[in-house]
Amino acid sequence: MEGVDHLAHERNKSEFDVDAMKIVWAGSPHAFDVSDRISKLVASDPGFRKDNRSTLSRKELFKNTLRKAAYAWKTIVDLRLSEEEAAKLRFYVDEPAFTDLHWGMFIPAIKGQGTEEQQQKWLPLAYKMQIIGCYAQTELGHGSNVQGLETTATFDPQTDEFIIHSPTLTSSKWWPGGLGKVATHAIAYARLIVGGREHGVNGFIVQLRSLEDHSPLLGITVGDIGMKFGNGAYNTMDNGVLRFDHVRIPRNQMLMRVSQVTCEGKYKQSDVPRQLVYGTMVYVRQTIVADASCALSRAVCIATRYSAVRRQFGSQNGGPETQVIDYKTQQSRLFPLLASAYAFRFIGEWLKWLYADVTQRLQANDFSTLPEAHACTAGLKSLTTTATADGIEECRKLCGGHGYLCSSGLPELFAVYVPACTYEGDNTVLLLQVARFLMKTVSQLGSSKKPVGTIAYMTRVEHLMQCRCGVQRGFAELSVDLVEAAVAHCQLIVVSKFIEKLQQEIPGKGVKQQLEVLCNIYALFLLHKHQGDFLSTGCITPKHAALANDELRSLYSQVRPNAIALVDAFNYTDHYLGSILGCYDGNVYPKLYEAAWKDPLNESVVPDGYHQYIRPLLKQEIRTARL
Ligand SMILES: CCCCCCCCCCCCCCCCCCCCC/C=C/C(=O)SCCNC(=O)CCNC(=O)[C@H](O)C(C)(C)COP(=O)(O)OP(=O)(O)OC[C@H]1O[C@@H](n2cnc3c(N)ncnc32)[C@H](O)[C@@H]1OP(=O)(O)O
Ligand SMILES: Cc1cc2nc3c(=O)[nH]c(=O)nc-3n(C[C@H](O)[C@H](O)[C@H](O)COP(=O)(O)OP(=O)(O)OC[C@H]3O[C@@H](n4cnc5c(N)ncnc54)[C@H](O)[C@@H]3O)c2cc1C
Repeated sequence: MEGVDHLAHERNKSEFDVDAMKIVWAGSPHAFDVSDRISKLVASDPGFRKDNRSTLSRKELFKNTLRKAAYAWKTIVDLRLSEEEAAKLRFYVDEPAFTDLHWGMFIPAIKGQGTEEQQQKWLPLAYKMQIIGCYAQTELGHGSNVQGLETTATFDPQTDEFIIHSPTLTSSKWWPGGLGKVATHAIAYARLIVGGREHGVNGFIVQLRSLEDHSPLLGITVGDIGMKFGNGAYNTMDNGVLRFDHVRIPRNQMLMRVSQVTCEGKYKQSDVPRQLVYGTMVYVRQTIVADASCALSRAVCIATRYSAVRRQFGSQNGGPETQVIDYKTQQSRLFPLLASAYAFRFIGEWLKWLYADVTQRLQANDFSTLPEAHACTAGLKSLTTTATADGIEECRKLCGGHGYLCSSGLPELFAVYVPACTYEGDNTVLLLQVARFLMKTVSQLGSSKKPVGTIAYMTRVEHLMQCRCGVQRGFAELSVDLVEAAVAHCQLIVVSKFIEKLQQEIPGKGVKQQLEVLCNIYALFLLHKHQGDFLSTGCITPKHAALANDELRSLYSQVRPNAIALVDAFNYTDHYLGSILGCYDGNVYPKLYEAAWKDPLNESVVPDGYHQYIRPLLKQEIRTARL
């Protein structure tokens, strides 16, 4: 029945203060207040409804996204929301849109790679959304290999301009979000050519469309690249294709914090690492780690609540069947994902600190932690997105057949989330960057340069020094093993930062104890999953492995009575979850049944096409094959 909490019996089992855990999950009382307030604002505003997305055509879907983005922006302006509140609004609006790339990449690129003068000119226009930007780096022929990009930017000293050109089909910009139909400007990455000499890939601000009638400017060919994975999903985003035909831009539209070109045509490289040109990607990678905990926690919330509602088998003397959450197999699949959601939350908090710290150091021209920041953002982006994409799919399977319904919210969540394993850097390519960083560290063992920070533990691998000459053997030849080592390195960071989190003051009855259980589940599940490696390297004995497995089972039993409360702590509204299986009151079956009849296919009892195709079949009016 409506209004009845079908999960009340589960909530009454909780052994900790859920409200205190909500604060831990949000990060602070202030962050919880903002998040709670904005999530309810979005959930209560029909302008942000999203339950009809799967029934819209691509053009209807996209127009609806434009409407929502404009409505969100109006809400932000009318309510005078802060940037923190606006970011939360965008999060709870929960729809990939051009604004993500405008705010998440175009503006950060100007802030990170533009000079003070360029920032003063372009940022006010961007903040007021008087221009809409995108980040145009990837091309049809190159994405991972940035140094392989083919778009050219040739300096013309006669006119003090750059000529931006797409020399080949494969140099067409391909994938940039917001580019296809909306962006008026792009940060376009191109090979800088001055006086016939190449100077690597740099960023250029290029206007694409008229600010009067939105038509593409002279020399610009631009459009959408077409439908993507899933029906609704990421098709709310206009990922685009863009070609330049000798487009001229003023010299001062090359982002010049890293490199400069003077009006005399002299190329200068600042005394900052060239890799700062990649800075925007590093920024987004650290936001993606925080996003991973959000996406995974959402799927886990749905699967946990439904696992407590669903009963199957085990009825004794006509009594109720067994809740599937009580099956050890269900717990062994679900609870490590619950632990991962919390682990990724805390590693996301730490990575945000690391990124802020490296940014502050860069302002003082201290580049000492840039390599570690690159390795951590690349590796943790790879690890958390792979685990989250796999975890969302596992949550769908944990919900049985009903997990495959759009009304479960899981298919759409998966379809929207999975490109995170590719964008902002293919996950394997990024792990190879971590492997390169680890190998460079090994090569420096024994020198005066001592490993610190997240690689400090490597001083304890002195034995690698003896075989150092061995590890010089082809990096490519060893890349599969090196990628595994990179994952292990990142997992060590995740576990270490979870443990560090538990050493902080954590208020609330039973809260720290619950987090300790989740931390131990995360670590022991890894040990169980990779026990072959631990055993073959002599890190543990078979007895240790058996003890670990026993402890893991015990920990699952400790989590069981608190599972619903642990997902309640995410404080997600039913609107944001978008899932009948995950609804707060657990009143699943009536809602599933009601939702079915709302499908457009049920608008008529007799389906379109019956008279044309089915009736002739049934009436044998079509000659039947000899069966
Ligand atoms: C609704 C309305 C609301 C409106 C209001 C809202 C208000 C606020 C809202 C805020 C919203 C924010 C939302 C944010 C959401 C964002 C969503 C994002 C969606 C996804 C979009 C996707 C974008 C993209 O995909 S962009 C393109 C990404 N592409 C890549 O990642 C390419 C990957 N490849 C590379 O990075 C390079 O090619 C690389 C590193 C693989 C190789 O580079 P290389 O130049 O060849 O270098 P290499 O020789 O390997 O190494 C040399 C040297 O350099 C070091 N190195 C490499 N990279 C870096 C780096 N990045 N930083 C530092 N150092 C680096 C490397 O380690 C080597 O060092 P040494 O070994 O010491 O020599
Ligand atoms: C939804 C979505 C949104 C995007 N938004 C943007 C955007 O806004 N702006 C933008 O510029 N780009 C964007 N991209 C593009 C994205 O950044 C690239 O697709 C991504 O960087 C991967 O590059 P690629 O497509 O060239 O993959 P490839 O590198 O071609 O990968 C193909 C395969 O080759 C493997 N591989 C490649 N190099 C190596 C190597 N050295 N060693 C071993 N294996 C290797 C990869 O692991 C992968 O398995 C977006 C992509 C998607 C899917």
